[in-house]
Amino acid sequence: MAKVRVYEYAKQHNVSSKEVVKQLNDMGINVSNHMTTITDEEIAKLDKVYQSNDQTDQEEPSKTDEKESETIVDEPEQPEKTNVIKYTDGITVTELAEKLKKDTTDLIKKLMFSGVMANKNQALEDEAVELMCEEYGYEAEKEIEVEKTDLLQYIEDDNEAQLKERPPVVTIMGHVDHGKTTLLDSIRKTKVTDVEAGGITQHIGAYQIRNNDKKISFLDTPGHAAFTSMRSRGAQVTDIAILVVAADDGVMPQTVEAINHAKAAEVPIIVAVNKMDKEGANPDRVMQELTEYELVAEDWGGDTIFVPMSAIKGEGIDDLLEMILLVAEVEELKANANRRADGTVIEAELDKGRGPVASLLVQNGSLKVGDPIVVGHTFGRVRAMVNDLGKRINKAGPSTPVEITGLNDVPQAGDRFVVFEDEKKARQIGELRQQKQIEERRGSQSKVSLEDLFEQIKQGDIKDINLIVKADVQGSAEALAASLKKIDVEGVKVNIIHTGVGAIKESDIILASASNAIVIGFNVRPDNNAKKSAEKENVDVRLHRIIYKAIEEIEAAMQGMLDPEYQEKVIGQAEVRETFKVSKIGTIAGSYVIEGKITRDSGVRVIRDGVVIFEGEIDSLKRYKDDVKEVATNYECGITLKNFHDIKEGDVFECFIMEEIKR
Ligand SMILES: Nc1nc2c(ncn2[C@@H]2O[C@H](COP(=O)(O)OP(=O)(O)OP(=O)(O)O)[C@@H](O)[C@H]2O)c(=O)[nH]1
Repeated sequence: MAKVRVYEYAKQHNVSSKEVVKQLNDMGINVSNHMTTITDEEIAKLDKVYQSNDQTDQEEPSKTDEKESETIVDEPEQPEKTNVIKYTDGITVTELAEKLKKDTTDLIKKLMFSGVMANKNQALEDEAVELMCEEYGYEAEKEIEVEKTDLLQYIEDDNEAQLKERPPVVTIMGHVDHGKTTLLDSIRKTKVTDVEAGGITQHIGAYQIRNNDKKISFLDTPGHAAFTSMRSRGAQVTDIAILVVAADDGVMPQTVEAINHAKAAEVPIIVAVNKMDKEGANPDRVMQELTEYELVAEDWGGDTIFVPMSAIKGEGIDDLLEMILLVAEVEELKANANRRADGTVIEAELDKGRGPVASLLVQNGSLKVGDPIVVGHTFGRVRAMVNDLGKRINKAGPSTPVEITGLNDVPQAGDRFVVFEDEKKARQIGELRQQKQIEERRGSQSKVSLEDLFEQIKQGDIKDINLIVKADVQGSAEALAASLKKIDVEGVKVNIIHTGVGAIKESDIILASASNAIVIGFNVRPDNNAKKSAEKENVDVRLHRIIYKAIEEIEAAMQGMLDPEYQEKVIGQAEVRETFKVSKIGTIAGSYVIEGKITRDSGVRVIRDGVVIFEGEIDSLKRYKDDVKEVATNYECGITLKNFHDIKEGDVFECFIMEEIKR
């Protein structure tokens, strides 16, 4: 006769598996769980205990159940995957009955026996689900519902009627030394202290001022890198960007970067023409130069506001503030102060005494002390709250920066936060998000890459392709950008969101990550930080030496015809430490392998200050006097190149091979 498992016996006799296991163990029969098979002899012993139950038991196992048990019984004992019932939070009685292939009424009855009164639409607690699964011989396994971990769905809906004007949030950007910090300090000094006399300004990453009864919030970290790194985390905090341009210096590379970062985020720009007090100040030149970037002054027929000023002397600040409020009015910035708060982390740190401390910008609703809150992948209750003057407050409305304590861990700048109605829910979501973060760190995020571009276009996921072009000289960058813009495959447009000269920098990668862009380097290389960041952020960086190849590659990728066969692989880098001129041989580069290895048959590029100045082949590779095939990391060697002798100390040799791609 076929063997029977504990759960089958338990079911036939309408008792729980747990009880049968206990009973058997009490009888000195060693069984571990509900899946253990029991012998006829053991069944006979059990029958003595449960016989009476049988007589009152009206429930007969159905035909299909019998069949099921027959198929299982012949197999050796093992925890069967098919016996696992997966469920998610909030599963109802009906849903569980379906999974168990049982009648809902049977399940309700069973629940009642176990002391759980539930109707068919009622959500079950984890314990009840586990108990019922066990009763029917299954193992319950709770799954995390991915959609449930998305914080944005818990933001309270806005009631149109309750929307009221809110203060604008402003970021100050511009080239190095054009006066961003001076401007921030100057605004704070003139506006904060005269309103809140006696307050000690705290650095909490942002501050708020009052100008003729209207408030404005300023983010304290100037520069576009911080701005975009927040955006790359999905946070849009800034409503208005102030572009500071020194009147004596004009438009500089980082001015252009700042413009592109602001434009990519679709944030309106106000130009502050600073250092007007200086002798060489030439505001007309600034205006002229900015027309190239579609920032045309109103006097010149455009709609960009230019404010001449001197941050150091405090001149023009009132005008600037007035203009900010004007733009804010046009933008119709609104929020509802009468609902649960949501917003973004500006900065966060672990304080020795106070635990995790986070500066938050409330973007909508009002944040109150005691609120249960999920912040990024952390959660807690707002224990104490201070404003930018270090004053304790109990409530903070829209666009207000505050510093809070009470979180279980330190969140990251750019993380979103949402207030929940009850603490239990906040904890649950917070924990789910923590788990999800761990899982996500294992897998990689999906960013656009040339390899899957065609797929994404086909599926309609992509309508525009965003590119960032960096090149060795301005002319190449412009030429390449212009040609790339002309590519049009099936109506998919190429957007050049930024072009620049010089090595690919971390800020380029951050911009690419935030805008889902691909970076194209023409005769330039990413520096080390950029490399690391590209790897971390999964940004596709394509390096080229020939313009038409770069264009061809993008075009081919858009058509799904990217040549898949060979791919270049960098195998190592050597730094030139010394050079020797030898009349017949040319220049020998006394080098040190700083990464990977150098092989004699690899291709080589000479990189000087992040720019590729030569690409060719290695002529000879020597250790002392001997020719060698390869040299490993941390070893010195002598290298000569074919047809290139203009080698200088500090040059980097990048060695590469062509590798077949296995698909
Ligand atoms: N004459 C004059 N000098 C100014 C003015 N604004 C700033 N400066 C000076 O310019 C220099 C740079 O100013 P910062 O405010 O540090 O410039 P920044 O843009 O914040 O510079 P980074 O933080 O390096 O990006 C300082 O020496 C300031 O004193 C101004 O309106 N007039």
